[in-house]
Amino acid sequence: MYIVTAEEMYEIDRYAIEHGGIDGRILMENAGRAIAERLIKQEAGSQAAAVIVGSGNNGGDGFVIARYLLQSGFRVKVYQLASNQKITGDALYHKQLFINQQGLIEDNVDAEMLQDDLPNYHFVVDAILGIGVKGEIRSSIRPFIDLLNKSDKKVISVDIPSGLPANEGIDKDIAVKADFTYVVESPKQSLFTEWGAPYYGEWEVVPIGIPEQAYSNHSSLKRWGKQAFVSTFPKRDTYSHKGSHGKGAVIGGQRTMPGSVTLTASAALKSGAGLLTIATVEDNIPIIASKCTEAMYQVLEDRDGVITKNHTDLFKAFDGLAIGMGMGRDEVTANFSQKLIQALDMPMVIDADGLHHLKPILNTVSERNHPIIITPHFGEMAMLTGYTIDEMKRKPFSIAKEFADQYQLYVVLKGKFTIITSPYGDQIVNDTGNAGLAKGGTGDVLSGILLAMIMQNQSTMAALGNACYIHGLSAEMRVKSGENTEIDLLASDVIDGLSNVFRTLSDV
Ligand SMILES: NC(=O)C1=CN([C@@H]2O[C@H](COP(=O)(O)OP(=O)(O)OC[C@H]3O[C@@H](n4cnc5c(N)ncnc54)[C@H](O)[C@@H]3O)[C@@H](O)[C@H]2O)[C@@H](O)CC1
Ligand SMILES: [K+]
Repeated sequence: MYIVTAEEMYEIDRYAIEHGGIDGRILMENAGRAIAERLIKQEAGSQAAAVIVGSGNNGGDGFVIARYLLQSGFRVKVYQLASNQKITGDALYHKQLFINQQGLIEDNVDAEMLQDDLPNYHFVVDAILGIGVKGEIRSSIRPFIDLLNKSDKKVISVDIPSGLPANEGIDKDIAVKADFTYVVESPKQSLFTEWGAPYYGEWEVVPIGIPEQAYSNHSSLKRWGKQAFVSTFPKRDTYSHKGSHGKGAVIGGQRTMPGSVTLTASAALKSGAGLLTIATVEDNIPIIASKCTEAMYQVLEDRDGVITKNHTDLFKAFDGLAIGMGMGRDEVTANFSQKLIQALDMPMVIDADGLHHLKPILNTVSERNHPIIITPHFGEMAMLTGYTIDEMKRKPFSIAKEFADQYQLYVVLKGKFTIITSPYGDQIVNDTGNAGLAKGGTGDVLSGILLAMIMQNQSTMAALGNACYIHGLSAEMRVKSGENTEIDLLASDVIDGLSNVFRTLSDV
């Protein structure tokens, strides 16, 4: 499923109209009808609805919805915030159809009047502003947004909660806090940002008949989901052997942090890696071996438990590496991982302390045959890029894209919405997961799953999308099944949950 900016949505609409020959009025009809059909089911117990419309095409969708609600027996009134002259084009066409069916419209509404009327309705449809909103919300509109946010009526927004920008990087002004949003055709970027998502409430995308080819060249951002996993995750060949599924190494774990590499290695094995070696300090090995019996070991030299060095040649024969978990930031350790990263051109996942080691040598890693995948959370990404965390949160998509392009890396920017970016500008969002994942160790688990996935036979973007998808899904399923709550979910539970995830996904 594609995710779009406002500009991309307009281009896609234009393409469908110009090349597909679809009339804009039909797209509006499709949008309004699809939303009304769902609303009629969703609000089956109610009898009365207020539809609040602005002067643009979002309001036009509102007129279509009002007509279908009226036809199916709802008591409906449209509250038109603008004067009659302001309603033009496709919206005017659909306004007229509503009038032809004896639909009631109150024009030039003032907020006090609407406030007095609201108790008469069971729910409110918000079609005031869509993706055409620009700049500060005008004073004529603000009181209505305020009113909806203060009222106890259920508010259902059309396309986007009115007032909320579609794109990242725009300062949010006042916006409707919807209970439910019917997103028209494609989710907009703000739905997958921490600042925007809470305004949408629950949401569903309604298709309006735009052909798939309208999206090519007009959107490079996709939401990863079950369908994407099922169509890209390779089936295990009956005649395969352990060498067919990747021989990986996890490099890290100074003496005070044996748990991190254990989690990464266990997660990699549980996600299908064929052979797994843990390279860590000697003292850690008995501790780790008691938890992860399937791994092999490579001793890293240490001084008082701090990793000092090893021969990079020892890691030449692997198919993929995960570096940095629990590794520590001592200068001598950093020198070792920098040497390793520079000497070996093979797929590698760099996480945690490894990201700090990587920073000074970023300029040296862009010319490679095999991908480097970095997995920062917002704080680590701020450290790498020099942006503040607030700036990162404001425009995570473009900052990740800029960084991936500059250093020719794959970036897995971890958060409530994990944004995966390729050096070529493609992006994927993963939104599986829950608050239980906000805990130490879950990042180590993700690195292990990523390592396993990049050693299977699938494209790098699919591997990264699939890894993030199952990591979050495991957390969700552990909580849904009652095995854990979001409070007691541990990183190791996420690993245990992978069996159920694979079983469920292979049944699809
Ligand atoms: N072909 C299309 O483009 C389709 C568009 N659709 C709907 O149309 C919407 C986009 O329509 P429009 O481009 O007409 O834009 P909108 O309806 O989102 O908004 C435009 C109106 O909002 C006003 N406005 C803009 N910024 C404002 C601000 N800061 N304060 C107060 N008022 C402001 C403008 O004066 C204009 O009247 C979508 O969100 C979707 O709901 C759907 O009908 C499907 C097809
Ligand atoms: K809206």
